[in-house]
Amino acid sequence: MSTVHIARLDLNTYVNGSAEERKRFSDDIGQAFNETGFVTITNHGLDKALIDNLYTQVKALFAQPDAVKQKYEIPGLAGQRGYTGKGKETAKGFKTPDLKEFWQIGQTVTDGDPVKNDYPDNVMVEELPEFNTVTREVYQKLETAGKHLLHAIAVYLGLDENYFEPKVHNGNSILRTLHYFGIEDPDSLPADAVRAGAHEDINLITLLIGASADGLELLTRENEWFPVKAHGEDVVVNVGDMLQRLTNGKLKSTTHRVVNPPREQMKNSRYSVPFFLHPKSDMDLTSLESCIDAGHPKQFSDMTAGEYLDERLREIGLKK
Ligand SMILES: O=C(O)CCC(=O)C(=O)O
Ligand SMILES: [Fe+2]
Repeated sequence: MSTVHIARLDLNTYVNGSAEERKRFSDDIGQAFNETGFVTITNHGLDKALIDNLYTQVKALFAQPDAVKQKYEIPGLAGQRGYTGKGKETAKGFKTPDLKEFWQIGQTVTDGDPVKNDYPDNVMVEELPEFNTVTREVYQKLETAGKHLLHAIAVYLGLDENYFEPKVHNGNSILRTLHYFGIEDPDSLPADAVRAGAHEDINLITLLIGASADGLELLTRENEWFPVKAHGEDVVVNVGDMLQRLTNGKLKSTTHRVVNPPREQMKNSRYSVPFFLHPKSDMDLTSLESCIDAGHPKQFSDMTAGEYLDERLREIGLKK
């Protein structure tokens, strides 16, 4: 089996570091995104108490009766806010839905930007006021960490450090709290049912707060599955399809999945919290000229982020 080295980077060396440390961080994240598409990050600005509180609230949300959760499954929102029930999302190219339910939180626009009218309001959980406040705080902290990472990536790409800034300000990012529910009788499942089928993320970058259990795997260039393990409170960061399109494949949106645990552990739940960092929908994803040459011909059609998101939400069954 091939092994993959997933770089572990200290975000503080970029945010507060010397010019030399900042340059090294940019080079390291760029190289990792060019090779594996994944890194893990320490000193990302979320402390253990906040992460523990987040998971307490996430567990409490999914422990609510189905009738309570279903109140928050709002038609017409394509799962982009509030609850999405079991059996609703199917990875692109699969027939059997993933073994999960989730809740999504979107952007809060506070500066009167007209983009506010493009976003549905967040859905508040009446039964769990602290769920609403902790997820909002985590959203903001992961958005800040993600913006620092995009600065470093812009520098690696030879762009102005602030290249992504206007595109992601009030962007369409989503915090997804996920519950892979326990299954008492694994024999009752379709043979190909998995927690999350192999997929690539749609957005620019994803920041994933360490899950409550193993299961995340990435597909290597040799076409083998390799487990992604995060230490303690590390955040796993990966490239999504929008950044891959913009960079004409220089930064890799690596296929990943969440496998089922061994049979005797199937009755145990798994929780995880990815933050999908999206730009505003008018961002042009046309590949950068600097990433196109004779050895790297243009691979993707020109699209805006909004057009691309719409296409992908239809492919995974969330938008009709
Ligand atoms: O649950 C995880 O560890 C990863 C989830 C994931 O890849 C996704 O929701 O896109
Ligand atoms: Fe993913």
